[in-house]
Amino acid sequence: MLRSCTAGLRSIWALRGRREGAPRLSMDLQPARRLFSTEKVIHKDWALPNPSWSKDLKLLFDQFMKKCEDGSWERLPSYKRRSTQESEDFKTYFLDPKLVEEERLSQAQLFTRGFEDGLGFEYVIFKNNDEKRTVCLFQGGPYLQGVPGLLHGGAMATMIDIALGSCTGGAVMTANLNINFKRPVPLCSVVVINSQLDKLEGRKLFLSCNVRSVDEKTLYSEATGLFIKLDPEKSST
Ligand SMILES: CCCCCCCCCCCCCC(=O)SCCNC(=O)CCNC(=O)[C@H](O)C(C)(C)COP(=O)(O)OP(=O)(O)OC[C@H]1O[C@@H](n2cnc3c(N)ncnc32)[C@H](O)[C@@H]1OP(=O)(O)O
Repeated sequence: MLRSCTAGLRSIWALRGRREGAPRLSMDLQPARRLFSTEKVIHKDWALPNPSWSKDLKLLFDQFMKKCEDGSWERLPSYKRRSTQESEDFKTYFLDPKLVEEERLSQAQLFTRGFEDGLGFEYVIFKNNDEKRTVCLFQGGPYLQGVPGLLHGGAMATMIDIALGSCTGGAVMTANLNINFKRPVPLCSVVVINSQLDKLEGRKLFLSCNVRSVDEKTLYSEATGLFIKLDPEKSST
């Protein structure tokens, strides 16, 4: 597996920055062009196939895209930055200007989307609104290694948090995340995270998920999460 990962890493390096339509940033670009390129990267939807996606990931993606045709499922787009509206919504809860300088905030990016193609978190989430559940297809790249050849548990926890969060809506925060890691996840493999909203109790959303291999034979993790809808009357800081 390590050997195949090394080969994967080599081909990933060969593909660096070649996500279809992705601008290449280099130091010799003129400032105006650099700014334009950066804008394109920020507004790009990253939950779409790129050359680093394995056959398994592409196949599952195509299957779920078919399910989207009758409107029962939808693919959730994913950006490096939250929309201006979403950011404004969250800002109302974090009013203290000393907390994060505005300038720093303008550089902020969703950290799962901060890696080059194939090296970090490659994922797409599909949502079934009627059934209050989502399916996240996730391929963890070589920069997410923990124990040699295996995905870091923190990387898995991050994806579980995002997958559970995708079953919620509006301004929520993770209050509790409980994960049972049952089997280690091979680096560069594809896993499927099935998440659902189990119960809504006032501002509390109780969610659960499982993480399985593509053939569904291996159960890697099970998790539950408590998310809290933020109270507009309270500042969280
Ligand atoms: C397109 C979209 C796709 C999705 C992708 C998204 C991408 C981004 C994804 C990024 C994802 C990033 C995600 C992240 O990284 S979120 C970052 C990690 N999370 C935090 O930093 C949260 C820190 N905590 C807080 O801010 C507050 O504690 C919150 C806001 C959570 C609640 O403070 P608030 O003052 O508002 O509420 P309350 O204290 O009155 O409590 C209310 C009720 O809740 C119950 N309670 C509270 N805590 C717990 C607990 N631990 N276990 C059990 N119960 C708990 C409490 O008993 C009470 O119950 P009841 O008495 O009413 O019965």
